[in-house]
Amino acid sequence: MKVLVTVASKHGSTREVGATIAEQLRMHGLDVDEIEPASVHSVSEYDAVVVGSAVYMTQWMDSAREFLARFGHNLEELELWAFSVGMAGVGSGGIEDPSRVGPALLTARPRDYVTFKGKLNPQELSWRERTVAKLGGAIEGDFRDEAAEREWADSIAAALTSTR
Ligand SMILES: Cc1cc2nc3c(=O)[nH]c(=O)nc-3n(C[C@H](O)[C@H](O)[C@H](O)COP(=O)(O)O)c2cc1C
Repeated sequence: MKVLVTVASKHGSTREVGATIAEQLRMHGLDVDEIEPASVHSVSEYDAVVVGSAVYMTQWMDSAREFLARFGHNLEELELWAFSVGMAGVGSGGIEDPSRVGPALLTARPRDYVTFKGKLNPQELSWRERTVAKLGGAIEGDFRDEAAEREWADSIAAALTSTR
């Protein structure tokens, strides 16, 4: 069974989340391609797609939204899973779903959609990014939860192998 993991990331933390998910899917015997959203030319060879994006200013990154716009129609016929990586709510102990991702995913209707905690390293950011992140209340640090990411990948593998 062939799976595409396609992830939009600006500073790399979401790409690493995607790589963890891809690795975990491979451990279940799935044949996984990792391709950046802008470089995906066709999804017809895949049985399932996992699409993810870092969240910036409450939105998915352009390349992930464009991916959904380009392949939305095909994705209805595919098994689709989606995840966001963000920091909203992390400071108060939780993690919030970004509010405007919903509409982007409405037409594609993923089988499951989750938000994972991300990473904010001010040294990697421009002055403008640091200012915006601070105004948004984002806190510094790496809050990624590899166990949660792997567990989610396990649920995808279980769903795919049970429909095989
Ligand atoms: C300028 C800026 C804006 C951000 N806006 C949001 C936001 O609206 N919601 C959110 O949950 N996280 C937000 N974040 C946190 C990022 O989603 C988080 O740092 C993520 O791990 C970045 O992923 P990347 O390393 O793949 O680019 C923001 C971060 C920056 C630097």
